Amino acid sequence: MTTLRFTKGHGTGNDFVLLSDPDGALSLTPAQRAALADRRFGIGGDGVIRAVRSQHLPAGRAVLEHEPDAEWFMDYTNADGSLAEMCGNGIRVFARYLIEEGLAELPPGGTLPIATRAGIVDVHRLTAGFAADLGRWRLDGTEPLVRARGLPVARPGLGIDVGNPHVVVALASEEELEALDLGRAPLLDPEPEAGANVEFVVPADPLVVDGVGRIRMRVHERGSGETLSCGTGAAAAALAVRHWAGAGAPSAWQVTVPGGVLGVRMIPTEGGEHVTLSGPAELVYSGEITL
Ligand SMILES: N[C@@H](CCC[C@H](N)C(=O)O)C(=O)O
Repeated sequence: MTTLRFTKGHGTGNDFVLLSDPDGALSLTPAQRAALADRRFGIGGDGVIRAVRSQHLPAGRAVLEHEPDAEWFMDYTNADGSLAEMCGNGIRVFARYLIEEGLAELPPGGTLPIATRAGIVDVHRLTAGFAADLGRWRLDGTEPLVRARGLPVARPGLGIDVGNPHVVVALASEEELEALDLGRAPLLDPEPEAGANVEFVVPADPLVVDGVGRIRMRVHERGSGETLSCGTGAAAAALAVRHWAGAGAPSAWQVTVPGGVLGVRMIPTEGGEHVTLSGPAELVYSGEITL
């Protein structure tokens, strides 16, 4: 039997079980991770995040070759125990956790590079909350048809990669968004081989206020089901709506999700456009669990 110390945290209601494993000594099976995330028989969470020094994982060592300061690796798994490349809400909560555990220093205004399966992610500490540079994004070239319970007809989605895979679907009204039943995974045709997180979005009226675009979103996450928020999903949703809106659309977006509000910005860089995500990160409680 193994006793683990854990901390529970969330970003806009997207909640995580956080574990500290600096030396990479903890080997958790997907079933054990799913048991930790189980809301009835375990602690409960949309994902499990292990803090491990990058040098102890092959994916972490690959990041260290480009960014020797990325001491910490965010080892993220979904609620069903499956691996995911990135988590936009998770990385802010992870930064807060490293700071509170005394594993990293990040004063307001400072930047902490964190290694992930999607590569390096720079996290900036804001006066309240954090902003993460999710790096280059891309249209993945797919436009699958999406069927979901509560949606009368199939709608076209837009495939977007922001380090992990997303399909964004535009809905006509708030009523349509509310009528969705995301208790079952939406069906995608064709189904992406690696699966996808599916975001349903509705523009606010008016769409743009003071130069900031505004949308509402619900999400069904790969490996976790419907969640109150998805940070990478918010970024993908803002990118999709800007794409559909065409020239002149804003590069700053406010995305309202059931668990709160997230900020998304598109920032031109020499190497191509980056997308950043900002929002809160809270630690709620800590405890011990025996597996
Ligand atoms: N909730 C996360 C995304 C977590 C991973 C996702 N379910 C996947 O499998 O890609 C976020 O805030 O980005």
